Amino acid sequence: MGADDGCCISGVRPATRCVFVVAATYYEQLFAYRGEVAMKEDKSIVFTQVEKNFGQTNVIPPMDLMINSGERLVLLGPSGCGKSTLLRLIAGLEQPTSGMILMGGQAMAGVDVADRNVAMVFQNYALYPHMTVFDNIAFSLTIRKKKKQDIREAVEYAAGLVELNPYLGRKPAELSGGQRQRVALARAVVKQAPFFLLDEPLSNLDALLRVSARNDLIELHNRLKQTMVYVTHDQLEAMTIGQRIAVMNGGVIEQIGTPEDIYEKPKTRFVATFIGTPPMNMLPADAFADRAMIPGVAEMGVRPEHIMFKKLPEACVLHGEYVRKEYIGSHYVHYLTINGVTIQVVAGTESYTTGQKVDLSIPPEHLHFFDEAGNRIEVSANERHERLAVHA
Ligand SMILES: Nc1ncnc2c1ncn2[C@@H]1O[C@H](COP(=O)(O)OP(=O)(O)OP(=O)(O)O)[C@@H](O)[C@H]1O
Repeated sequence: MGADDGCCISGVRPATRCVFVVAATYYEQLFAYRGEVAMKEDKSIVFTQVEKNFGQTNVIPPMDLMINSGERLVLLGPSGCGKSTLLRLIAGLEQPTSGMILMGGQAMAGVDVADRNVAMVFQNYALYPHMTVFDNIAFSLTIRKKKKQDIREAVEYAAGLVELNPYLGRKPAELSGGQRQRVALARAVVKQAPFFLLDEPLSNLDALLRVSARNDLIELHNRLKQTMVYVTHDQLEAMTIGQRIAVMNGGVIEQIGTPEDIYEKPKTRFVATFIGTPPMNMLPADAFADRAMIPGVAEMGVRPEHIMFKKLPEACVLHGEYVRKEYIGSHYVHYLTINGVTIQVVAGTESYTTGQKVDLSIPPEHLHFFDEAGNRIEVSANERHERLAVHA
């Protein structure tokens, strides 16, 4: 899909912006008064030793995962790490090679996609090419044999929210990428499903629209309380949408936790360096040359905003060589080298020149420690202070 598709929706921003919020009201009006909301109580999704192979290739090694009823969980990871496969397993579009998936307490083995009670928005929209926009949006209601008049009302309302009413008679091939994405959103919104699965649904929207659509999506979820599983490789999207984030790498969930847990206490080197812009700086274990190393520590991590240009008392001290700075509006990103390793420091303006020797301080509590295998090591405040800090 084209990266420029966002431009084709510039004329419909206000309506699209409030789609999720209004959709919630719409849901309440259309279904609640008919007594049809009756969302299932248990909307949890449980993976027990779920494994997925494609032929000889193991894409997801045996995985245990508990997605709580009604939570917003984001699957985050680099391209090819298995996020979409995991989502497709929940949707029933793929079958596990082994293991068991429970949804709402029921085993899903042999349960068809249509019977899983999921609403889906996929990156490639997965629209039915032979159907009109109207029929695509109406599909879930048609197969549930809703009354024709109710279907028409529901479709026209949802289409109105995303300004698709003029296109109801068209086929997907006659729409732009952004318009197709809006059909996919409208189609998910009309479906009253306890499980809401989204695979990079905002990828075709421009940057501004993404932010507001994100907020509206959260608003929608707060009202409807479906179990939402949202796939993205955009960490900012993950941090803002996820109540919990599962960070994936090579088919494995390396860490699952709140955005704060993931940012402040990364369990592995991979998580530490994947989350954060600029990313966490990694320093060799002997970076504080004149101080003792901590046994078992192979690398130390420090976030760019936790390195200070001023000399702090009782801090860890680095001797760097200044390279250059970048202005990014709210602050500067400064580049320095420490024994040949480039680090980034987020700070205000600093008037150093290229090649200048600079002393930097890091409060010991802001250091992260990793072993040879890249796993986090906990080091007590006392030990950090005693071994690494420069004492006055
Ligand atoms: N049907 C398939 N047959 C064979 N291999 C597949 C199939 N579907 C996915 N894969 C492989 O499984 C791995 C995980 O793919 P998946 O689409 O789940 O990753 P992803 O994290 O969602 O990536 P992206 O962010 O690029 O969409 C990839 O190496 C991919 O090539």
